[in-house]
Amino acid sequence: MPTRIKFCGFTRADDLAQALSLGIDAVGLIFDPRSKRAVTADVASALSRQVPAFVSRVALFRDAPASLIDEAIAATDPDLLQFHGNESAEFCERWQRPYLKAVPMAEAQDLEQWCARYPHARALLLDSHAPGALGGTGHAFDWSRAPRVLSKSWVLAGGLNPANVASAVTMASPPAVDVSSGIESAPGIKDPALMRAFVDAVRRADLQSSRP
Ligand SMILES: O=C(O)c1ccccc1NCC(=O)[C@H](O)[C@H](O)COP(=O)(O)O
Repeated sequence: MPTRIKFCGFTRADDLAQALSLGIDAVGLIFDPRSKRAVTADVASALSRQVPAFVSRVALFRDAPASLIDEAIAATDPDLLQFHGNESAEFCERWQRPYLKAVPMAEAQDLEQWCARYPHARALLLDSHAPGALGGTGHAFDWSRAPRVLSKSWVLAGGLNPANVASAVTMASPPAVDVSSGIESAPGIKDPALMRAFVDAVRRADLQSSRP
């Protein structure tokens, strides 16, 4: 099965169009006002309308108030929510939508315990941030700590880029990868050449490890 690809942190329509032309599987829009990649509901609504059916639209929050989540859902009707903070399972489930729960891999984690804590999470997103910190760090964590077996699907994130993502795929065999900084020329400004190179590197790694 091919490695699924999520590009996160779009702020511009042309960047999103370039990304969609590459056949990625998911796009992330960030509603955390502390992020340099944050979008308003209006911008998110316009970007979201660009995304065709069968590409997942992910609305990303970090310890956001329920009102912001309500506003983002009304504006974009996302396919997935992504909770990147200390949100409880009860909070994540409040909107009765599929969601991803980020796990801060800057510290050692018992990933099966996370699966038990968030039983309805669609997947865990293993990211390199520290607990309570922002994502989108551009730094990787030790991929040897990725799970060989896990009772939920999972996404590998944190510091991926065209130069290292093939090694990450080969070493960790993630069901999916997620990237923000590694395909940018500046925060929120995606680079067409880096986006293409990232997708090409994942596809080559899949072919080499017979995951076409
Ligand atoms: O990307 C951000 O600015 C961000 C801010 C606050 C919370 C989460 C954020 N990003 C979450 C993501 O899903 C990123 O794609 C992930 O952290 C990987 O980022 P990067 O290391 O830059 O590839």
